[in-house]
Amino acid sequence: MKTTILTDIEGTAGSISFVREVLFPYARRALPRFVREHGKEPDVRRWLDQVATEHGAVCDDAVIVEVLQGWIDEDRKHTALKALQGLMWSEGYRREDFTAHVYPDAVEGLRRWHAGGHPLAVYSSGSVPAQKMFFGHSDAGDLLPLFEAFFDTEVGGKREAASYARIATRLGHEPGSILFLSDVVAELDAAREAGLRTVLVDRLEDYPQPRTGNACNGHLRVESFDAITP
Ligand SMILES: CSCCC(=O)C(=O)COP(=O)(O)O
Ligand SMILES: [Mg+2]
Repeated sequence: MKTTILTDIEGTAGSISFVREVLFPYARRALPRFVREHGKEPDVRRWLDQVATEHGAVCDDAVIVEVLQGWIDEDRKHTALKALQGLMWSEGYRREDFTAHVYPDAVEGLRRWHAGGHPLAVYSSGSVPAQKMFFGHSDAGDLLPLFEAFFDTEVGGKREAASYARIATRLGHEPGSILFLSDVVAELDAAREAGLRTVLVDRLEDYPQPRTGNACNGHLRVESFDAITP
């Protein structure tokens, strides 16, 4: 059985600066208009209502927009925010306002592993539709056909071991046959607790201070996908 590669997106396959300097500001700007134009559609309303309920049952959309913009500024990994961001980004990708940054070594690695018969999957805080738009509209073109499964925080939080156990079950693969790649040690800790193999992707462009010794908490550390052997 070939090792399955499960990859994170931000800081691992693509740069943190693209997410924080392009995607987040785009969604922040688009929010007021998006909620005005689409706020009554059931697929949008359910998320706005969830935010409203969690924020003391606010019923004014303008307040919900402010709450969501605050969450974007704090980089909250909230499932409702991520779902709404994904809907707004899909407009941006379709209108060709931007393409998604994927590191060249990640593009090469993903293509190489796919060609070698390794199943590929994604686990990101970004919603599954946002993940598909990201890889479908990357700087390197459409990378979507490389992947066989996508997981977001609807499967559970990225710092909880149970999420990785669920992913292994849904993939139908033993935890020990899955290699999880991430830039966040707490995520790797949770994956290791569930029995997955782990690699800390420590990109100098994203993390100018290399994480060494205890900071890696025993996870294999690499600076690019070139150094990963599944
Ligand atoms: C799907 S691209 C946008 C990623 C995103 O919104 C995010 O919060 C990144 O989190 P990750 O788990 O990929 O580090
Ligand atoms: Mg990440």
